[in-house]
Amino acid sequence: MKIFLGDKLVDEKDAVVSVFDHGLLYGDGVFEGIRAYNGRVFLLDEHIERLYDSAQAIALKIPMTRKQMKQAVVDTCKANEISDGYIRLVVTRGKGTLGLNPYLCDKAEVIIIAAKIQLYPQELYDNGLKIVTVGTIRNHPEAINPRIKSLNYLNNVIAKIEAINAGCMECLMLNHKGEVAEASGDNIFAVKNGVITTPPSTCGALEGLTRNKVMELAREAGYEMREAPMARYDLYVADEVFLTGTAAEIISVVDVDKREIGGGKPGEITRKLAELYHQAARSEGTPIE
Ligand SMILES: Cc1ncc(COP(=O)(O)O)c(CNc2cccc(C(=O)O)c2)c1O
Repeated sequence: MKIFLGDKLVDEKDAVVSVFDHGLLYGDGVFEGIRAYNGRVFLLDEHIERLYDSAQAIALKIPMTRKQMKQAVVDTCKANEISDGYIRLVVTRGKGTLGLNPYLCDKAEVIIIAAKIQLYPQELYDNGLKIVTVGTIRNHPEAINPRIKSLNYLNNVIAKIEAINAGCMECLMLNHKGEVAEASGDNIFAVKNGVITTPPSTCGALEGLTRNKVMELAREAGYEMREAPMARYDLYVADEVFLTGTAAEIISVVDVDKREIGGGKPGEITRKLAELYHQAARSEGTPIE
């Protein structure tokens, strides 16, 4: 496997970073999870824009232009003959001292891994997920804003641990006001009487690119698509609930805190949106050439 490291492609065995890298020592850095479908990188411009916004938000200077970064993603896919795959793009603060001071780090470290996709079991899409509300709330926006896709994922990891300990694969995280935020690694939507609602990212969620694409597809298909703060009640009484994310794509939720949703099976609007999403994913995107 070839890894893009620093400013060039290297063999996997040579892809090493310093133990003094602040991405490792402090989770100081940003990242993107991107997918390639049918020889095209999907939503590449949007992912790169969010990467640079996240970097800007933590005062991290990426030593490459957006254009160079996009090309590096495409080149890494090409070097690994990826047509359908998952790309992890990481930018750390770089090698520094054992102290916290980011200004003592030499230069941001860029890492791009393009790998075969590890799909979720088909059974989960066919039957839907059960999720549970966890006690760990989503980071307060004035602490680490959840809109920053940073390497600081302990908030999400702890939530995931609580979900698994409760016998669920995913969880519902609330924000500091007790409103619905998102899952540990996906955005959440509810459908009620044909109206589709998702929390605004200001409610403690990452502004997901799959979320945004699904909103666009829903509106184009003529559905009423709203962004509004939600309570757990709105999920409990929904006709359909689903999650969205680059890795998961669109996956039904059929049980929230032991409240059965939609008769315990994936909903019709969820299925329709998943179909529209897959059509878009396989026909749009930046060619890997
Ligand atoms: C907290 C959070 N919220 C929503 C999403 C969905 O965003 P996109 O639609 O842009 O992908 C994410 C991203 N989802 C994500 C990121 C990293 C790992 C995993 C995993 O499931 O292993 C999932 C995420 O990490």
